[in-house]
Amino acid sequence: MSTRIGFLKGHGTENDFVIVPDPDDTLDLGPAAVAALCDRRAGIGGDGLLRVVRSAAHPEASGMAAEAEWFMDYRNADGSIAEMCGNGVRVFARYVQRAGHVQAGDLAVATRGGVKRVHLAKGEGGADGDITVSMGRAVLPEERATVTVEGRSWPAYNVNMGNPHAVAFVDDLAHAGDLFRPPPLSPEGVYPEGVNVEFVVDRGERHVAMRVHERGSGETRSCGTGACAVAVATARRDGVDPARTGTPVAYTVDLPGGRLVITEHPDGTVEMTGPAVIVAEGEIDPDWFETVLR
Ligand SMILES: N[C@@H](CCC[C@H](N)C(=O)O)C(=O)O
Repeated sequence: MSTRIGFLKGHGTENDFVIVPDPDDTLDLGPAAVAALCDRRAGIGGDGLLRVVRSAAHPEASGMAAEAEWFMDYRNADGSIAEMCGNGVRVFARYVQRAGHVQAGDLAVATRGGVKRVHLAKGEGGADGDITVSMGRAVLPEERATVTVEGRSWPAYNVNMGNPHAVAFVDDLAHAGDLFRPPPLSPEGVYPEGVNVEFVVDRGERHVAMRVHERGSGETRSCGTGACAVAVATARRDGVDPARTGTPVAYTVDLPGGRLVITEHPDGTVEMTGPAVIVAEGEIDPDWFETVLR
């Protein structure tokens, strides 16, 4: 008899995810199955997949179980694994709240990038209320890469938010091209694990807009870790460092799918605030699923 597998669909600033609750870690979702579920024509469709597993049940997360009951097993649309997903963790928290595992208040989520603290504000627990996540510290190695699109090149800040980002300041977001394809970066081999690439323009004081090409997913309408990387790179470009001034600095980051507010604190931690919405719930057809597992 085929097993029934439930799923939900959700998004954060239109970065969309297939959510698969699997509390006891019973599903073996390989790259092909993830890619089939994320396929926008032949599957459910999403920029990525969030499997919801009890930390204690998952070998990669059991060490975090004392701090965080739930583990976000995040995959990109092509089935590859990434360390962290900022929009994903808000959508994950929204699901955990909706499933009744947590009320408004604080929630710790285990991820491959460590435990993330999420705040679900009281009174904002509705379908699209904002959720704040403490994303940890950004790491900015000195080395700069060069990103090239259609014969033009820009220097890029190298920012690690748990996952790697190359942030380039441009005059016009159209420089990314009609379709933001994976842009070549030099020197060769600069990001051996691949990279997410952000193009950024200024919109006003502490206000920027960006487009992103995501490793493993292509151009998406938003990227939470990307927005954090962009805010920190913009602050450094502007000569602003909360660690030196002792004052938090907040940037508004506009993305094609919505707006995120990113605050960097004097201790170096980066906080992201934005919406998270669950839009549908259903069941995967077991016969179809058998075919993608084959
Ligand atoms: N969309 C995500 C980032 C997902 C992971 C990324 N594609 C990678 O491979 O590092 C976000 O909101 O942060």
